[in-house]
Amino acid sequence: MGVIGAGAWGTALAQVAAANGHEVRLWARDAGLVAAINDRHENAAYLPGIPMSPLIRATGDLAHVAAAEANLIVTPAQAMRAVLADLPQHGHPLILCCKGIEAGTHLLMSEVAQAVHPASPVLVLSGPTFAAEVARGLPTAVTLASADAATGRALTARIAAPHFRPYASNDVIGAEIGGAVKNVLAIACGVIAGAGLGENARAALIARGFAEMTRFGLAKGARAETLAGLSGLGDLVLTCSSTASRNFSLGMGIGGGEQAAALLANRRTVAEGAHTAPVLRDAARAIGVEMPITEAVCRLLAGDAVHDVIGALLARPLRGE
Ligand SMILES: NC(=O)C1=CN([C@@H]2O[C@H](COP(=O)(O)OP(=O)(O)OC[C@H]3O[C@@H](n4cnc5c(N)ncnc54)[C@H](O)[C@@H]3O)[C@@H](O)[C@H]2O)C=CC1
Ligand SMILES: O=C(CO)COP(=O)(O)O
Repeated sequence: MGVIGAGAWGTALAQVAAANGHEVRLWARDAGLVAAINDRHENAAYLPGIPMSPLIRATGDLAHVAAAEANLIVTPAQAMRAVLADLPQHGHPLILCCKGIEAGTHLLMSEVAQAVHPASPVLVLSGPTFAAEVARGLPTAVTLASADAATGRALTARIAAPHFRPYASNDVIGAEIGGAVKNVLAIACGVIAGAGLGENARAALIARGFAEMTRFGLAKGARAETLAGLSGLGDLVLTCSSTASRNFSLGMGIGGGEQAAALLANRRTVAEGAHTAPVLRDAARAIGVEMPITEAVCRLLAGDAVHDVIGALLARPLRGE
């Protein structure tokens, strides 16, 4: 198995893939990180304090991962196209684990991957999975979506570990839309927490956010039950409930009165919702889907005052649920 991207989530997934005794190749862009992982069996930059399996070998050469039976793709979403373009064509499955929508094209990650590697089956792995918990061996479950049932079954069996339980699905679009949209909603929930607006407001936002995710997902061809499953509602609840989420934490900072631009400039790790929000807003407008919470997050990211944005959201015309 190969893993492309050695941030927190790529490193945690390499641990999962090594859990049943197989060798794993982990590609990182940064040569210093490759050497550090191979020397110390720890990714001190992105997942400090967690010993990595000796079955994991880091590499800086994409040709070394291309031959693997399958590759987990775990780069930031906006970097995925460029990295896949450098990956030699091999026809083996690509399992997409990044959560986002491509800026400029509005393409989902599966559409980008299929365009760059037309001979590879493209799957999506998504669900409630804070990397540090998964890497420490704490239990969770994910959706593994594949258009081809046989490929999905084989990879579900390959990835499953006692603490990591993949559920097979054939709804690739549904699985990826849940993960992309929940990051934007998590920023909004963080703003509610940071501004001290209370637990009722947070729960209301999760429910109305889920309605928003469902409207967009259905319009894009997702199935409602996928959106209500691990990769949609499951991940939404996780990410909207914890400061362990980078998106939620970003929102908390904004809600507490800090400027989004300053918060983003000071981060080393990715807060995907900040990149996804304007793309999602434009993609939704283009197909006539109303997404008021996403619109509000975009205003907050652009620097509008929290009080004004929340006020405008609450002043929307009353309507049926
Ligand atoms: N951390 C988590 O708990 C989870 C993250 N994800 C998703 O996985 C994806 C990756 O997230 P993390 O591993 O957490 O990110 P991270 O912030 O921990 O690390 C990002 C990694 O990508 C590399 N990188 C940055 N720009 C790049 C570029 N232009 N080309 C190639 N590599 C580049 C960095 O060097 C670093 O190794 C995101 O889409 C995220 O939403 C999904 C589930 C859980
Ligand atoms: O996707 C995640 C958990 O499933 C991680 O969320 P954050 O990117 O907000 O930390």
